[in-house]
Amino acid sequence: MSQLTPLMQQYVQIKEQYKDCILFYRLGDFYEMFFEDAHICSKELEIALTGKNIGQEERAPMCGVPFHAVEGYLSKLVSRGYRVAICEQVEDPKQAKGIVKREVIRIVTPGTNLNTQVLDETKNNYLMAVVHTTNAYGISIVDVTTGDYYVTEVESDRKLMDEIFKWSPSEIICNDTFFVSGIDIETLKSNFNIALSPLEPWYFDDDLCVRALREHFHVATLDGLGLKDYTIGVIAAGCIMQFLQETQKSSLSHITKLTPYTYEKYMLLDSSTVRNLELTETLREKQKRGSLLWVLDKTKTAMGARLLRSFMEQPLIDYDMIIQRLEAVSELKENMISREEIREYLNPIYDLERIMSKISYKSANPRDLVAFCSSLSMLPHIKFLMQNFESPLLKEIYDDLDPLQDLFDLIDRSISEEPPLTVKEGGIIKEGFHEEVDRLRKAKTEGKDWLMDLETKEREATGIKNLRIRFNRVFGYYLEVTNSYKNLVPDSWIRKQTLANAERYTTPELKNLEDIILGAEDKLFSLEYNIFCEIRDQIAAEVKRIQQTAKAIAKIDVFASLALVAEQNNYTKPIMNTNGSIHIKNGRHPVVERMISHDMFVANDTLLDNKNNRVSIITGPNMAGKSTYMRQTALIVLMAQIGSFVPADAAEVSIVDRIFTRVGASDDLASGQSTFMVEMTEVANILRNATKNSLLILDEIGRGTSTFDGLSIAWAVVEHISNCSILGAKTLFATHYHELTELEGRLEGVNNYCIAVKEQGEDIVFLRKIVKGGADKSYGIQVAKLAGVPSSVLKRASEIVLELTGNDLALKTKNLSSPDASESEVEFVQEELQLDDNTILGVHATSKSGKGKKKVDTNQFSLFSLSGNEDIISELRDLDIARLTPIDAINKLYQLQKKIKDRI
Ligand SMILES: Nc1ncnc2c1ncn2[C@@H]1O[C@H](COP(=O)(O)OP(=O)(O)OP(=O)(O)O)[C@@H](O)[C@H]1O
Repeated sequence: MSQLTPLMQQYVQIKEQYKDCILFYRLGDFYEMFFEDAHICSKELEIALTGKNIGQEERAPMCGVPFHAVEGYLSKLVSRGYRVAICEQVEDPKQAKGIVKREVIRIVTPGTNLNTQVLDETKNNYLMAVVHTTNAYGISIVDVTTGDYYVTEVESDRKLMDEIFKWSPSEIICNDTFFVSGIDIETLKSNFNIALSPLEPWYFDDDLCVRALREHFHVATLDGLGLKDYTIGVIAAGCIMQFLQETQKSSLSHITKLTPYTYEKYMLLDSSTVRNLELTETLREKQKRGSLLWVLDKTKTAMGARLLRSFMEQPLIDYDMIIQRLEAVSELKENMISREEIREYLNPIYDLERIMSKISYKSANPRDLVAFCSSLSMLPHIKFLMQNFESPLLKEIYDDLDPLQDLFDLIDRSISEEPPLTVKEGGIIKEGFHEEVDRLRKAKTEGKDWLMDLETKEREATGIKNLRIRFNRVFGYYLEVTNSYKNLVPDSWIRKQTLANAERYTTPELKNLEDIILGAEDKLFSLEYNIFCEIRDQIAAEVKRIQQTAKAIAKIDVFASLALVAEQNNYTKPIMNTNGSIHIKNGRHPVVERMISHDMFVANDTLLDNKNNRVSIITGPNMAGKSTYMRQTALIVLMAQIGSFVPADAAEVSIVDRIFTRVGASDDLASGQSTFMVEMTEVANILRNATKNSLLILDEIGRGTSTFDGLSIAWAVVEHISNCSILGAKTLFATHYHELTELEGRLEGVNNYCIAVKEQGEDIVFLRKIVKGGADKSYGIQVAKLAGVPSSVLKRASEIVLELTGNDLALKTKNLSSPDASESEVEFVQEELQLDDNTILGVHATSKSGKGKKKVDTNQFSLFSLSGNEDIISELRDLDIARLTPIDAINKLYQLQKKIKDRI
């Protein structure tokens, strides 16, 4: 160490304290990185790796970035999961005796990035702390760019995952045992792109955590915050507070409150539901366009956009709160003129929350204050326009909206309208605000007049016609004489610099003027900076008022946006109830209707309740619109619980506690799970966590495995869900297993629906209309034809389907032999049919207690094509199937079917 230069000794000492960070070490106009940090930065930032003489024989690897461009580099490193410690010079190099003092002033981590240029302004940037104990998790979340700070506790891994998905933090700080909890760490890191930072044990020390919170909020106990000392939630919140104090090393005064919440207060949306319903981004492209947020978001401010997103991620379950939101939207929908005027005034408002954080952090520059001030100028207009609103929520917003006139006046009087970019340049303070600033400015301008007088005087005295007084940062003011006039320079002039074609001089008089002008300038700049800092601190002291107003602006923005969307898209106000019934008249899918050409969307009704309409079994060909229909129902319910109007002619919506979806086939290769495994995990989760107040959207359960197993699982799932003493949740269940339509009439509350199609010759036309009853055919081959599958393949498929439909009988028989159906209820019938020039032997199994004689069609029969299978058919004919037990019948039929299949 002693061989190192003093500068490097200082570097090594500081780096020692920040081993887990990349150290950005300020040297003049650069941040420099050394040793291993230099290797990482050169690779990640694609900057040249050089070396620096450090007093030892070998040079140290080094690279650097200019200070004015640091934010971009920082964000790049942080987004890749690195932590960066910013080490600044904390004394004026001119005053320093020896090495300039340096300190780490901030540590930037993914969850504490403040760079508004790289953060998405419509999303919060959350840091989450998770404290794991044997049977529960404490969770706390903070957004340092806005000051939002929350705390809760959950008791299971799945609920923790739901919270993680809901908040989508960019970083999680946690204790060691989190890594041995039931959480799949790899999935968390890779699928959610979250940086995981385990912290040292002291961050979780009960006493330190409680003390950090008490001191920050200036309270003797945490009761006042609605918290109990020493709970795991408090430990999580305290851990965040200590982490911020360690990393931010500056005022956290914009974190003004800690809000406890319980997940039961909101509708719970698990991660697959948020994805499947495409609430904030599309399933495949991960884009906002095509999501519900894309349709609903007409907000004008970043604060509004963030609030709307959080409304969508946390729909309400409290009846009164939903009604209040709906009333606010309704009033703004009716008052179109005021609403649009309000929106005009919202338009130029900057992100008050994030500017406020910069002000608290003392990183706001004069231009931020000007943006802040111009935003404040809109507030009185908005308040004025809101004065006659009557709905309780709008009145509350009106009361909360403080026009902050005093702060507007302060900035308006003091800060120039077009201030310089950096705080160290002059020109920040307006003329007339501060006497001393005006006086120094005058001295500076007068000094410039004196310079001009001196230039004229010397030009006349010497006869140097092109004599000029000029300035540069190194030499200050000088007289410049071109070579052709050099012989006219008086002896008394002192030479400062020789150039190729000119010489530069000074005189005692010029030196004197220079001292006056530069002295005035130095004083002026530092005075202006000090005044600016005072003004910034004065604003920072009003943080609570500003945050309250920012939230009020966000709310009015969201409600005005929802009102506009309701008007533009012809939405209707839902009638909320708690009696369990969801009755939608001519409902539409809010996104699909916007994606297809105008007025082409076919509206459909939905009827679900807790009695006779608990489960709708929906059949229909592929592409008919089953998924669209089911998702639209879920979205309408969700929109209503956000407080939005809904795409329907009329809608009665009973509040649901959760919406669960199992839609489409998706596999989770990252965690090594197959499509079917993912499907079953989701089904298991739904069956375990749904209540009778939940809404379930199940699309093709069981299709990921063999037909028999799939159908059996689907069948059992419907039995489980529809049974009131087990679950009894309202469910839309789309399936290609036509056998499930058998359940109507057998199970209470189960009804069949299908999406109608019309046959036109060999083709089908999708009518998109949901009608009562089960679909009679699956039309798979016709849909394949629509998709352009070659005709030779289609023809062959038609032949095969004929051979294979024998499966149906076995399936049906298996179903009928479920516990509900005793053997005696099963009846087999043999019939001979003529189908497409083929003579077919049909074996039909039915339930005696079913609803009378079934329609004879290809789906109801086990079919055996005669041509080429005469031997098997005669074997079948000899079989007196009606005498066999169902199990023997199945086995026999299986054998025969297998023989036929083997010949295909
Ligand atoms: N009500 C409707 N009005 C107009 N177009 C619709 C309607 N419903 C669905 N569509 C259109 O039909 C397409 C297919 O619908 P959807 O994916 O819901 O069919 P599906 O029956 O679930 O098909 P599959 O069984 O193959 O999954 C949608 O992308 C949409 O463009």
